[in-house]
Amino acid sequence: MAEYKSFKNLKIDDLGDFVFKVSLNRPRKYNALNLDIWFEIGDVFKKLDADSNCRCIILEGEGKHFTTGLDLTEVTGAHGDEDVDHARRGRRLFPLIKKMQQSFTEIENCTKPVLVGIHGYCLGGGIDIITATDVRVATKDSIFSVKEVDIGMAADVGTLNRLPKCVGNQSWVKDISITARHFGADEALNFGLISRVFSTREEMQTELLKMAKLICTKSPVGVQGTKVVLNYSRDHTVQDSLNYVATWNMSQLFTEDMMKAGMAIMTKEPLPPFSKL
Ligand SMILES: CC/C=C\C=C\CC(=O)SCCNC(=O)CCNC(=O)[C@H](O)C(C)(C)COP(=O)(O)OP(=O)(O)OC[C@H]1O[C@@H](n2cnc3c(N)ncnc32)[C@H](O)[C@@H]1OP(=O)(O)O
Repeated sequence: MAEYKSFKNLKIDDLGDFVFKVSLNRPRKYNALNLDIWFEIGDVFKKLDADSNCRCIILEGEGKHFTTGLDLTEVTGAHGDEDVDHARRGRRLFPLIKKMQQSFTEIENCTKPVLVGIHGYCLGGGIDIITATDVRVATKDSIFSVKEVDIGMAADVGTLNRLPKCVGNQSWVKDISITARHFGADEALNFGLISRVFSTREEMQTELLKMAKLICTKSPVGVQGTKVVLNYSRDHTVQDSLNYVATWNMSQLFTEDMMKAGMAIMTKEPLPPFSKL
């Protein structure tokens, strides 16, 4: 755990049984995303991906809200660089945007399933984050907004790229992205952005932990392979993804996990523990 103590804006908890919790931890600022927390998010998901003691991650926000998005105090007056023309300014901005994108892409690239529990506000950058996760649930008081238009920009760190793949209704995607209007948990559920709504945060936390623990009892070869292949399928043709899974399973079939799991089913015994991966 020592390696997780260095994060200043994130709280990392080892909840046991291979479950880790990552909490955005700037509650007094409603978990507004300054650049420090932004890059810590990328770092922690890279670390957890490599950590064989972790098989599933719960992501939450400390305090009253999940996050109110980009820390606006960091952008006010940030056009800076007045000494150079817009071409030169742009060349400096490009790598920053790419780095910010990459940080949330680490959530998607992490082979361990990431379950996000949303409560209160989930604005702007918050939608960038949650669309990179695997399972999204929320409390009934949650308020969502693809807020970027309201601050005069097109969302550029994932929402416009991933949201259309998370939900089936492209009219709704454009509605919420262009109007930046607030919408609640019931609407998010209705259109498939989230998969469950809970009355209270406590209930949500209990259920997320239960789901995470269930996932962690399963073969990590099976679980992580499933995430990797589903992510690949989302971005490729059926034929390409059939080839991909065949190639993936050339090295991932007939493992000790498969033998143990198959034996447990045949003998109607509980699943045995699986080796670390
Ligand atoms: C390259 C670009 C990449 C990414 C871009 C992402 C774009 C976005 O994320 S767009 C979304 C930006 N966020 C917002 O527009 C929300 C701003 N906040 C608010 O409108 C309000 O805080 C509120 C969410 C409506 C809540 O209002 P209220 O309940 O009255 O609380 P406050 O007193 O306003 O807030 C408490 C405290 O938190 C600070 N804070 C909240 N959100 C932010 C934020 N996004 N950035 C910076 N600071 C924030 C607020 O200033 C207060 O701090 P104090 O020190 O107590 O004053």
